[in-house]
Amino acid sequence: EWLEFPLEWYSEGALEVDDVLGGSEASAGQGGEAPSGSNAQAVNVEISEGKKDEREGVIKIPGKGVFQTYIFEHRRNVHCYYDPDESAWIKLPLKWELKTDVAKKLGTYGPEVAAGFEGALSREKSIIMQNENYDEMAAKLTTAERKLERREVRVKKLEEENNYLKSKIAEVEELLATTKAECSATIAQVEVLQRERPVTAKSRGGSGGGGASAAAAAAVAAAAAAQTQETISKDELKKLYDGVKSMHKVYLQLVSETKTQKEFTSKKITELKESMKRLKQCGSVTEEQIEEVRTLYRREALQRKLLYNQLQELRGNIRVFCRVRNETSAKMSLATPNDQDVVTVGGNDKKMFQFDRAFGVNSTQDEVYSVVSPIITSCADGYNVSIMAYGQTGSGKTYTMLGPSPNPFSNPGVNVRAIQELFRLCAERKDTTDYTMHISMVEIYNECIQDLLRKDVKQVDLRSTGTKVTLVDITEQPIGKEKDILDALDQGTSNRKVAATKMNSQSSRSHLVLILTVIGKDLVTGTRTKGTLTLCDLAGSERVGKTGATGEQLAEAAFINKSLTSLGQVFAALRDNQLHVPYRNSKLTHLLMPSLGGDAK
Ligand SMILES: Nc1ncnc2c1ncn2[C@@H]1O[C@H](COP(=O)(O)OP(=O)(O)OP(=O)(O)O)[C@@H](O)[C@H]1O
Repeated sequence: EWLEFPLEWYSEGALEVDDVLGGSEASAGQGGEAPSGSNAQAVNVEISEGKKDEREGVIKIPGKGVFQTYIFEHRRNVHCYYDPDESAWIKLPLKWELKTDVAKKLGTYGPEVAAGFEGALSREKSIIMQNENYDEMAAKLTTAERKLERREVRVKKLEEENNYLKSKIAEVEELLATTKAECSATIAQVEVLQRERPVTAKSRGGSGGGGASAAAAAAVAAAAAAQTQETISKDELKKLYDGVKSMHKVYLQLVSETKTQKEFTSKKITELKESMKRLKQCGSVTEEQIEEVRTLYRREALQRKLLYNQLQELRGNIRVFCRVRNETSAKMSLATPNDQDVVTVGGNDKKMFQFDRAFGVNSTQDEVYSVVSPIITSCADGYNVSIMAYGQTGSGKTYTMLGPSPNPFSNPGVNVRAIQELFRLCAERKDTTDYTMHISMVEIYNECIQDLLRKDVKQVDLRSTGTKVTLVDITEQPIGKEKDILDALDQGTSNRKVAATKMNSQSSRSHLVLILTVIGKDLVTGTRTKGTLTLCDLAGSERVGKTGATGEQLAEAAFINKSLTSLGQVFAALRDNQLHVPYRNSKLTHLLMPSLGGDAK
């Protein structure tokens, strides 16, 4: 356990680091020697003069003395020193740590890990990353988020209160305005009456003597106000006067109430503003914490990808499986004694071939797919993956890749299942990654590449720059749901048939290549990945001599042979780690180049 560095020590003066490092003061320091007490033993560190390693340092704290420091192994660069007064190890602040050479060196660890993935991390971030542990960060983040939630609720409440008060003020102001208007009308009325009173009194004095009473005058005035030419009684005038007086009282009361309400509201607004300010500060702290967790997440995500890739590489970047076709009419010439070996039993000599996995005649589409499914994850992770079916005409390549004829989707093969798996993965990762997918479909016939997703099947050129190979103007159909794949496969297959008829050939005399591009955008880090899944149903591999083909068929067979031989040469070169891999010997291998070499699967 370490104690945190007390903040008040900062105010006692700057920490002197460089001056005392390695200086004589270190040994003469007041608290310099690491104690042999239980604390020191607990962390199993010996610090003594003469035995310096790069994890040792010296710190001079004004007012405290000179101390030796040490960086502990199990927390890569937490600098600590033993304070005899506290009888404890004190963790030095990160700002100080960053000044030391060893911390600078350790600080480069993060960028190394992240190199080529997310740009360089700042040294400070990287050090924080190494000091903090993921769970602690997550707990901190949760606490900060809860705080933020509570503050948001409080702000909402204050806003509601504020709105209520505003409406109250509006009501009171309206009432005030009405009362004011009524008061002014009444006052005007009274003034009119008072102006007319002497005239009325005079006229009454003329007829009934000079001692006219005030009550009579008021009555006359009231009568005049009523514009009925009738006289107004003193009582009525008094009533009127009292009414005005009480109204004035109400008016004053309302004014004071409004004033109180206004004061209350402005106090609440100030409170609200302060809350908002605090919330903003709290928001920036949370942002920082989120950024730290994001950094950790990046590292975790990268590590997961690297580990998964390592696992796939350990299983083999190139894997070969054999499926023996279920054929009852012909004499069986192949047997699968176990799940790795295939024995040819036709003819006189038996031969045994070994594969990564061999499937017997009763194998299902699902079983076959299960061995290739793990590499689909690699494609979603941004690697290039290719799956191809190779074999003689009629050996079951199309059945395995697409499905049974004429209704392949009744028991779909590797193609559809692989794309479905990609959809599943994308849906599973939707909270962290946004995926988009495109599909292209081409066939290679007599060394010409045809775009099968265009209405007017068109020949396309292959262009390569460095290790990048592109098909110029190829149709790329976006796919977002299962129906899109079926539609694209349907369109491509029927176009292939039409093209084959035009060329007076058979569709199985060409290589069918399905290219699925998967682009992923990490929603947390913004990192983009691009993986391709290439699915090939190769043309039949029979030898020209055996088929007895002539003329155009011979030329066709020669092209197929050439490309399949090139494919064999490429695999041989990759297996032997040769410097030169002859990708450009055929259109097929050239097109597949990004999906065969490097870290492709
Ligand atoms: N494992 C299997 N189970 C049942 N039927 C199969 C199996 N494999 C192939 N078939 C059937 O055998 C026939 C030939 O298979 P498919 O067309 O797949 O061979 P292919 O190797 O693609 O031939 P091509 O080179 O001519 O395209 C088809 O009718 C197919 O449905």
